[in-house]
Amino acid sequence: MNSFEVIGGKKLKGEIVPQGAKNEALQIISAVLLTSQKVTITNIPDILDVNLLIELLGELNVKIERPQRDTCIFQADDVNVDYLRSDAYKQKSGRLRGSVMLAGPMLARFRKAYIPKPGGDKIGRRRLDTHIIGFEKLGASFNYSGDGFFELQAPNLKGTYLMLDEPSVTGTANIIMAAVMAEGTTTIYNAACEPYIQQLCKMLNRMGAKITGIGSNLLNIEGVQSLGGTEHRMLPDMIEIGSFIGLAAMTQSDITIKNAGIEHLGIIPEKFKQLGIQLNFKGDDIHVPAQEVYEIQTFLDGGVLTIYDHPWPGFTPDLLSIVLVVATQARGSVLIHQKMFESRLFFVDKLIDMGAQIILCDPHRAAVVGLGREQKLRGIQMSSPDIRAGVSLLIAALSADGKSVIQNIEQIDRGYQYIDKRLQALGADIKRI
Ligand SMILES: CC(=O)N[C@H]1[C@@H](OP(=O)(O)OP(=O)(O)OC[C@H]2O[C@@H](n3ccc(=O)[nH]c3=O)[C@H](O)[C@@H]2O)O[C@H](CO)[C@@H](O)[C@@H]1O
Ligand SMILES: C=C(OP(=O)(O)O)C(=O)O
Repeated sequence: MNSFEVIGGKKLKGEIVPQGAKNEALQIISAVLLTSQKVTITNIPDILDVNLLIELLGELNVKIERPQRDTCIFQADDVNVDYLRSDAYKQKSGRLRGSVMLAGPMLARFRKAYIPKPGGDKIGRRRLDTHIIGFEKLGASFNYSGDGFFELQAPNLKGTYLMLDEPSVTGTANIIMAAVMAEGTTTIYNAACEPYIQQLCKMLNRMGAKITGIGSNLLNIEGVQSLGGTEHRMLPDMIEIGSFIGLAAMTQSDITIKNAGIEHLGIIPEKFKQLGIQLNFKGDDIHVPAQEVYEIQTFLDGGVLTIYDHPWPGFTPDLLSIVLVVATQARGSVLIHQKMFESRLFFVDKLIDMGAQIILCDPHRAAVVGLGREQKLRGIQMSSPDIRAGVSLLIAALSADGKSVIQNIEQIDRGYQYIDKRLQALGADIKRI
């Protein structure tokens, strides 16, 4: 198990380019199974989860050329469907959440799919009901073997009207991919509509699918006979961008985030501005100037600000841990309300050990009383519980007095490409030990 050793307190400076989006990559790379023709994908992040999914495709006998580290050409013209029943698949796919999205394309193209218990962050219950019920409504039948393994059969997928129980992101992606080659028309209401789902739909349309309503929560999909090849480029990773904004504010650094894809960031910049962080937009770059103090806004009536997650276009739950850590050095107070996941806030114990003033009200809510830089956090030894808490602890460590050691950094490597090297380039004192 690797660790990061960080000597905190250094102000950083420079430019950083966000990686291609992790959660988009997991959808897009799954979609290559929908055609026997070549699909070229660029701006692929070089991170554990995405590399694992690419390996899984290779083991399914998909041909993969990697002319550059960030580019893959996939061709799924001789897929070994039986691999999905193997123990090797069960084990490997259990290491990431994204593997669940192989099911939709497999059903669409090969009429069967196997879903083992997916991996990903242990951040509370993560049910698959939306996926399975969606497949069932399209005509699939399933067998549940009791150990988290679903076997799905769909000799004949038929378009229908689906009202999703919740706008699950991977659930929506899965159902879209199952429906593109179903007979007739599928309507999905209460669909997730974040930029990565939009990207998936646009790519599928380029492959020959007929999807309308892209960007809304009401999608209409007219089934087609087959799909063809295409090229696709991943958007910049909005969670990484939010993490870099938080990093700059917390460490009083002057950082420019290059080519940030600002039009796809939705409400994210606004939430950081509510914490008092200054953001300058220059073309598609975001400049975060070094700020002595940032002050949390109140609501219009003077009430304490609450920041909470909500399906897109609401604020993503994946940035709440970052917002929380940044608030610890702000002037003012904020209530962080993590509505979607019940086990994502426990990492605040470590921030409290570092000297932050936080009251964990219950598993979903934490009140942060900002220190306003009157007192620095102290470096400590800690372990990264999940990907975003891990980066939040890293940001805390970079701002703290003295040395911190962060263990279990595989969690961070799941989603942040070469993070130690990229931070070193900004002047951070961080090393992998
Ligand atoms: C690989 C991938 O893309 N992972 C992302 C995806 O996971 P994933 O697709 O697994 O997450 P879901 O959208 O299914 O839902 C996440 C959790 O939120 C709950 N929920 C969801 C919608 C809702 O309206 N109310 C509600 O409470 C669900 O019950 C579940 O516990 O979306 C999550 C929510 O943006 C992100 O945190 C994950 O990073
Ligand atoms: C929760 C996340 O990832 P996953 O769904 O892959 O566990 C995340 O990216 O913050």
